[in-house]
Amino acid sequence: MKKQLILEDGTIFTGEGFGSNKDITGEVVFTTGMTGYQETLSDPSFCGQIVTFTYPLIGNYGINRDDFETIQPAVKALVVKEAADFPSNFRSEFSIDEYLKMKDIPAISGIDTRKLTRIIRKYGALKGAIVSADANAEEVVHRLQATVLPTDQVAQVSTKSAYPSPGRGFRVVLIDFGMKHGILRELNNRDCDVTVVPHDTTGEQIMQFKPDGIMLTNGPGDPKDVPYAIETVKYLIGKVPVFGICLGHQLFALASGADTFKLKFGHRGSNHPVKDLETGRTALTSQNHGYAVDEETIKNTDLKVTHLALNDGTVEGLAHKTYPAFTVQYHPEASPGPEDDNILFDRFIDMMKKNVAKEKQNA
Ligand SMILES: NC(=O)CC[C@H](N)C(=O)O
Repeated sequence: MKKQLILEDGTIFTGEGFGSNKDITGEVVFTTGMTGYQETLSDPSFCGQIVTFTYPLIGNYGINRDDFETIQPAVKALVVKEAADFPSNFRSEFSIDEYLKMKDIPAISGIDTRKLTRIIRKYGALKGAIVSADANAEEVVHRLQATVLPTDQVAQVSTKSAYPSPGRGFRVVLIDFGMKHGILRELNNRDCDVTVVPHDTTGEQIMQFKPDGIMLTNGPGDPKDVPYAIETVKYLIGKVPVFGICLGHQLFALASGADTFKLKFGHRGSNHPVKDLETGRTALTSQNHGYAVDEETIKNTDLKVTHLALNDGTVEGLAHKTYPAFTVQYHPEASPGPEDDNILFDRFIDMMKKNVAKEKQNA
């Protein structure tokens, strides 16, 4: 069935609809990962976004039961050059079309994704809509220009109530702002006894779990849309070791008095080079973010910059100068993408080990 992808600047693409047939509106972004579309489409940080894949063939190894980053994908829609109708892989259970129909997520194929990506790179992420072929494009453009995109995405994707993910090691409270399961998996692999709590859990409630460490997860939207979470992080810094990823990193920066800003078109893909300023080593990393920490504003805080993006020089990692707390803008849990910096989870375990030993000594 013919469909249109319409951008707020008036650009119209026509293509073939697949997945759900419904009309949607969202923020159009692009990701450059060559594989890992299943992890990408199930990453809750894409909540509210229309994701364009720059890799030209999507769906060729199907959808399997192992690679989900969440059970209920929150992505608004997918845009591809070509969708594979007949996946071929021993793990495949559904075609991408079947899966998107099941989850009521629309998609459009046959799009010149190179042209679309160039528009986004030039003008920045844009609002867009996928509508039927007979929709009045002019009306859609006017509607898009007047649309204010929602700001409550974290509440949409976070868990509604706390739950345990047991282990026999360190007790970690993980604040779920829209967690990719890869983060929980890495902690459980290291035998952590994890309690996953909702995004609006207060610092006092978290400390009642007597955690050895706090994990701040990734999540969708602007970090300034969750001011209560910034307060929670502020309360926790210095009380217990903290490790933050992506949105968690941005909240850590805001809680410490630094600022964040919106990047023009974001970093989304699985081969973003990041330099560790302490070791001088460069890692290839998986990334998905539209905001970044403003480096200038770090100067007035108790934080130091530990990592930088080599593509555009933006901040990719922070550490507290006094307390055991560090964060990264990229995804050390990968999924999809390289596992070069998986070692950061071991650093967090080490941090908790040292802190527990210190507290025992002081007791
Ligand atoms: N993956 C994330 O946590 C992204 C953080 C934030 N939503 C951003 O786009 O920058």
